[in-house]
Amino acid sequence: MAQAPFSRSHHATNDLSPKFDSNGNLSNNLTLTSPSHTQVQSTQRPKLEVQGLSKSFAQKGKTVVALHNIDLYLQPREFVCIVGASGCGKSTLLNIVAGLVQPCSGKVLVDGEAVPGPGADRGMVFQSYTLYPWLTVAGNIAFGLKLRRLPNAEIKQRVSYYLDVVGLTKFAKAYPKQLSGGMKQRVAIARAMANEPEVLLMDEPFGALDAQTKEQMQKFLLELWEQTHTTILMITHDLEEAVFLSQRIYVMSAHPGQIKQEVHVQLPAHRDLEMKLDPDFIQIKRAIIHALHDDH
Ligand SMILES: Nc1ncnc2c1ncn2[C@@H]1O[C@H](COP(=O)(O)OP(=O)(O)OP(=O)(O)O)[C@@H](O)[C@H]1O
Repeated sequence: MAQAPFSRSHHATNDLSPKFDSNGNLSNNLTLTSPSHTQVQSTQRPKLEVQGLSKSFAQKGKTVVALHNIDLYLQPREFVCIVGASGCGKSTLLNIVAGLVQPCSGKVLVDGEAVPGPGADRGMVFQSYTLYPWLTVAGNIAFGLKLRRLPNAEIKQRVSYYLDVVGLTKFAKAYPKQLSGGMKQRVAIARAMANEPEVLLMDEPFGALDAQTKEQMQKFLLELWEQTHTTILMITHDLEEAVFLSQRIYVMSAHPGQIKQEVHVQLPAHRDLEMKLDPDFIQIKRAIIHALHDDH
């Protein structure tokens, strides 16, 4: 993969291995914490913070509380996943962080500053392919950069760099309809990353892909994250995907949508697909399943 000309400073990751007691239960090394403990515990300023976020919708004359008093944070360069049952408010939460939906109360901060709406500091990748069909791959990646009126030379340099990063240089002049699902998502990721966001927000980015392509994309995303030092907040239904990719996982409960538990995934920082078969990996996945099924 190419060296990032725009990459940010690297922050070391915690690569402690999980420890289990004699019954196979997680001991304190894989920390499961209740919402009251989700405040920032480090002296480092978080890259992203969500404070006291609540959101209700009017539905058929009734009020549906989609999110209630959500607090979360991401440290710089952290990869964090949010999991939870369908309808628990994951997409609403991500859309509020992206500035696409206004909360009823609470705020979103990037580098300590409250953000009032959408901004180039938060890049978004959706599950459905949101590429512009009339633009080439290169044109799609350049789109946001042109909107921001970046100098042409810089646009060219970034497009070329991110085409290389996602391994699609040969497809620069292809149109979305000529690409596979995985390739389309790589373009969507390149397009979001070309803006050099402070945080990359991903809503089920691999949800529409077949199992094999999905695994390739997980590996690709992990390599990309290792190379570019991007801070990533991702929603997924796939618990294995969450454990494989992230350093922390927020488990949400529904009605109303709340953060129920925070799981620190203390697996080695550098991971390969084989790790999914590792007993430690499976144990962490099991802990999340229990957290999801425990309604109390
Ligand atoms: N624009 C809207 N108007 C009314 N209700 C909404 C709106 N958006 C979301 N909701 C409601 O808010 C709740 C949370 O929805 P949301 O889509 O955020 O959940 P989710 O966890 O992302 O679900 P899924 O995993 O199925 O995508 C649901 O009850 C949903 O019906």
